[in-house]
Amino acid sequence: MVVVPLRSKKSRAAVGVPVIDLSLERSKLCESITKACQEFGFFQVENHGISSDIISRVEMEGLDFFSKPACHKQRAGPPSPFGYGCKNIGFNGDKGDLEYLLMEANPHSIAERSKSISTDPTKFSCAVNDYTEAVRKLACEILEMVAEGLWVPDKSIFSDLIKDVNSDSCFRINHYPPSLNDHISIDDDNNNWINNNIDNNPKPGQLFDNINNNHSTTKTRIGFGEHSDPQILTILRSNNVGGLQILSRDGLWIPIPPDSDKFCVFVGDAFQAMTNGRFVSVRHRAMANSVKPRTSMMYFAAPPLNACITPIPQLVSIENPCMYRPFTWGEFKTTAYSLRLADHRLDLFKKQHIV
Ligand SMILES: C=C1C[C@]23C[C@@]1(O)CC[C@H]2[C@@]12CC[C@H](O)[C@@](C)(C(=O)O1)[C@H]2[C@@H]3C(=O)O
Ligand SMILES: O=C(O)CCC(=O)C(=O)O
Ligand SMILES: [Fe+2]
Repeated sequence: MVVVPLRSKKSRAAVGVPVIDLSLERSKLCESITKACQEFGFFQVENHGISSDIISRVEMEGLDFFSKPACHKQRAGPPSPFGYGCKNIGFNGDKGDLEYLLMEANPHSIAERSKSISTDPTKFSCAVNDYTEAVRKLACEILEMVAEGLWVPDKSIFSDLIKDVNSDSCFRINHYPPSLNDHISIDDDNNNWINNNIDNNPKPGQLFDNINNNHSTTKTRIGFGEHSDPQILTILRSNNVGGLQILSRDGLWIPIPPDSDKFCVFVGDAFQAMTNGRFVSVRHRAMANSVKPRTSMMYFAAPPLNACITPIPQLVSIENPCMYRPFTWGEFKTTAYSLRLADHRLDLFKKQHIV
């Protein structure tokens, strides 16, 4: 495992975000992946084995779609939650400086959805299917190594959930248009300008220096606001344009160096519940302050709607009592979609939570 040192002005401490080389020996991988999930809820992987052809085909399809006139793109929207969306995120008033395509990650729905997205639906759906299938396999390998790293006897306890034909996994392509400092690119409503100079907690309408987490006159625009992903695991790949940041346990935003050859892996809320809080879903956001367009593709690995999410017995003990009540993925998803992006949804499922 290579640790990328990043210096934060506030703490003056080097923060190491793990980069894990998947070509290393398996027992080492199990250990370092599990450690990264515990300490950061996040890591990057290199030498992942997914071919550049599979990646570039879907990337080109995304770029081709986003380059089309708005009236063409709107034929694939509004998101329900699936389809084409622009600036509106979810159903509860969240906004971001981006446009996106969100779809269910199964071949049948991808084929149907492709008809409203592309003039060559077969080419589009083949590209998306090949990519989601490759990334699903990668997610399964990671989940199996995590089970091994946690010394859980059933190595496929997590991966079986996303291998299931009824898995509710989804796929998203985000496109952040370039936005120059001191220039608000779309909808001059100031909704997404932020400032972290007081408490490192972004608030609409304030300014923020996103590199140093401190007072500055540099304007930065939020592309996709702070949140954790509700699913088990997210696999993200971006172009070489920066913007992604993760929130460290000591409350600092850490910029993740963009690298189109690596994947970023995020622990989601459902994984936090299944590991009884041993792993914590990582809060993250994407800034849209680059002069270059940023594109990212996320595979959100989720269980079937009727799957029961409950801490695995191996991680529950007298010292670590069960933190969450059992819930189905469907129940959690309904709750997630009734809330705002930045809400801490999993807290509602804590055992001591009083409604
Ligand atoms: C505001 C929202 C957008 C979101 C659904 C939600 O109500 C809260 C969770 C959001 C999120 C974050 C991760 C993924 O991008 C996403 C697809 C998901 O499953 O949960 C989005 C949802 C969305 O954009 O529809
Ligand atoms: O686009 C990105 O870099 C992050 C987007 C994200 O976190 C999401 O879509 O859930
Ligand atoms: Fe996310």
